[in-house]
Amino acid sequence: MDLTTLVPVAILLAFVVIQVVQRRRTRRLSLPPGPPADPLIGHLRLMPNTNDAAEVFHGWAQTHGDVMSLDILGKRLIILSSQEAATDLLERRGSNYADRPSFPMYERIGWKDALVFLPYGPYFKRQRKMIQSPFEKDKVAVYAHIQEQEACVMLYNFLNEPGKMDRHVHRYTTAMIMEIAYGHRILSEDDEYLRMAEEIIDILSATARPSLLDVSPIFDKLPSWFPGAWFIKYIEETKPIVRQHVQNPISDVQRQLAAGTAKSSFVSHQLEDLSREGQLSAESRYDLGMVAHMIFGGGSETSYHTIVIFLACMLMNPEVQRKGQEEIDKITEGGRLPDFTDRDALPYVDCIVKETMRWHPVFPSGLPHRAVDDDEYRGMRIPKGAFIIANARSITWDPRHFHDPQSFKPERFLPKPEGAGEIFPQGAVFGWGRRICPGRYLALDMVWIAVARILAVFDIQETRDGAGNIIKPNIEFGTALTSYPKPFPCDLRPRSKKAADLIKQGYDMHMADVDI
Ligand code: HEM
Repeated sequence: MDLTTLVPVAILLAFVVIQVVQRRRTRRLSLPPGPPADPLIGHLRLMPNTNDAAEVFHGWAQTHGDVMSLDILGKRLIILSSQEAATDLLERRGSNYADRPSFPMYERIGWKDALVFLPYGPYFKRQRKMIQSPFEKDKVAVYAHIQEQEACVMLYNFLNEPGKMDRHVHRYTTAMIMEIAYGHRILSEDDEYLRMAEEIIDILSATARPSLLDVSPIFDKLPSWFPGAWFIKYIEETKPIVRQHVQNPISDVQRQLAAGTAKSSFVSHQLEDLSREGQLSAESRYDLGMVAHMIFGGGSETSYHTIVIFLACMLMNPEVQRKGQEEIDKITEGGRLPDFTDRDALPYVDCIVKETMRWHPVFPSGLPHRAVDDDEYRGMRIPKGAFIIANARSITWDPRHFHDPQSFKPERFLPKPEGAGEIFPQGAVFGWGRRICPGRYLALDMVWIAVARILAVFDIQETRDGAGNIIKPNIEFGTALTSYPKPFPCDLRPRSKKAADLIKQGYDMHMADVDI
């Protein structure tokens, strides 16, 4: 063997030896600490339900530290409870933690190829590239007019039907996402796309409940009459619905493109690109369907719940509401609605958005990642295949980074000396490393315009009973895939006659181009 062959072979051998030694060493290390476990079933008995998980993990972290480990019937969960640990692993060593665990129920009803559930690999990268580019920071401004328009519709709906606050916010985020993704404008309450969004919410909340499939995939062979096998029938019934929701909007846009009536949208652009490059096939059309469905799946519920959390926060913190309104009034003088061009002049409103997201992240325990390979961290072993949970609740309540963390204080994000100069916990809100939310800039815009416009024209107040007594709202949270406030009484009252006129004018202006 001559020198030119020997050197690369030696390097390769050395690399293999180092890997083997490292792996053996890592295997000898102990796992991160955790609460005492039962034999065989590990921490199964201790596991909190999805509603309480983030807070229970946060409590455990006070005793066991910011890197904990749990064993659920042989599955290893690593809970990261600090910004530092989450950044070290999920960002600095991102390639080892970009994988996802499997979600058996979601996969079986038809979301196996949905980006958010995909394992890390070439197929993931292909889908991720498709969604990432159109929603980059400097590109999302093209959606501003859709957001301003739909915000006007939401304000108008609040004015006309104040008792249906929740529904109007849901319609706002759904309408916006459907127009951005498919160019479809929602104009009526019985719109097919709105119905589709409602069906997806029902599916998400039904499938959030644990099933035997979480224990082992072999249970999907059970007969549907078997006790506890409710999911067999549910999967069978739900699969065709999910398939339709993925495929039908793509067919609609294809038909519109052929007829020359398609509106500019994520899907219309992608279909045109694929056709131009000769890449339009059943496979690429399927992938596009999945990615577009993820814009809806990722963007609608999350933003909807964030805006409802904002309303709850305003109800509980009237002085913050007043400060936000004062800042807006100084810019608009009450004579117009704020728009995106005002954003730089409204730093406190920006902080209200950030504080809403920090105070109650819609994924309080994040979305799990999975370790691709064995790893060593602070002298502890992170085993290959472990589920990695960055507990957003602990990170956003960390008193080392946020003073008085459980209070709602937007000024914490203002630079010193006006504020505390604290840093927005982007990871806890939008995720980490290679799986970070690709829609985060759009999300911040969608929530910002809603917040700015609601504050400009409405007072968010407690309701009163028949005798005129204030009804103190009790804000409770529920969790499906995302966490949301359960319905609470809230009175949205126009701040003045002028404010009500602005709402009507905004609505008329945005409906002027609609052919009915
Ligand atoms: C307030 C609104 C939003 C919040 C709080 C939010 C938060 C998150 C979080 C925490 C993740 C998981 C990241 C991780 O695994 O580390 C995620 C993933 C994702 N989000 Fe968002 N998101 C929002 C809006 C949006 C929007 C508007 C879109 C649409 C463009 C979107 C699309 C997605 C997708 C496709 C994923 C999966 C990414 C992957 O697995 O690689 N999200 N989001």
